[in-house]
Amino acid sequence: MKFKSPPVNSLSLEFLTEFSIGLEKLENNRACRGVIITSAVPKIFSSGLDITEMCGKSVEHYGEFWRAVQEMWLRLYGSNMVTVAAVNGSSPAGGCLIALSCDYRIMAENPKFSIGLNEAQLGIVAPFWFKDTFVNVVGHRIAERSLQLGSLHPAPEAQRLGLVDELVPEEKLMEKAAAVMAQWLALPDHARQLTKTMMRKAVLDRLVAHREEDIKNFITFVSKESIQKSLRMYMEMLKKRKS
Ligand SMILES: CC/C=C\C/C=C\CCC/C=C/CC(=O)SCCNC(=O)CCNC(=O)[C@H](O)C(C)(C)COP(=O)(O)OP(=O)(O)OC[C@H]1O[C@@H](n2cnc3c(N)ncnc32)[C@H](O)[C@@H]1OP(=O)(O)O
Repeated sequence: MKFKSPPVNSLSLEFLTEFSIGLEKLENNRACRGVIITSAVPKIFSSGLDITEMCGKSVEHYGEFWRAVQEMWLRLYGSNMVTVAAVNGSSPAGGCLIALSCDYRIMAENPKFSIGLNEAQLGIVAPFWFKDTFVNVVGHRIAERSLQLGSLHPAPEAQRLGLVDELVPEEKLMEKAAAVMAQWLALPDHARQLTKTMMRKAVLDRLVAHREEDIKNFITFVSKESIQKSLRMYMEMLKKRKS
């Protein structure tokens, strides 16, 4: 799957819905046993959740948007397929969540590309299931420090922390992703799938059990004037940085 929503592959409601439907179709296709996720936008894997979806909208819209974010994660993290992220650009916040939800992460070895859960820098808080996914990849201590500081890690640091599994030159990224996919697909599906479920079930079940409460929390949180102000200021900062 190649993300192609310029300029930055931000995860809008439309993008998330299309991504989830795409994953569902592949999941239901018995001929498809694995998926490599990458980007067709130069230098950007995904800029994370589309901030405009969380600014100045109705309560109904926030609810619909958050349900779509949850749905995407439940499908990807809970997928029976082998999932490999070929991270060919920067990947903050929700973009990082997509990579973390895959079975294996390969990143282009460009120190200008960074990845991490930087929510704290925006004055917002990564939800518990973002945190759980992060902890399952890098461990509690690294996740705690990185989350509190809202760190975006340049590619070499991300590899040192275990946030990505390996770095390769950009031109070799897809070749390497295909080799990793072949290695994982060499195992019998049922054994690999049951093992994956065993490792991920508790974290998936936690969101399923608290899904409606999580939506309510998101709506309450994002509707606060202080949070709206932080998000507006962040968007302004992004635009100013450009000019
Ligand atoms: C108790 C708590 C309970 C509940 C809490 C629940 C929930 C709260 C948590 C919600 C979780 C949120 C997770 C997220 O994903 S938030 C999004 C975080 N993303 C970022 O911080 C990335 C911001 N973008 C960048 O850093 C750069 O754009 C990037 C490095 C990706 C690319 O840089 P480049 O220089 O190539 O492009 P830009 O000129 O910066 O951007 C081009 C245009 O795109 C716009 N843009 C960028 N990112 C976003 C985005 N995420 N959403 C919307 N729009 C985005 C940018 O403004 C530019 O627009 P124009 O100026 O061209 O109009």
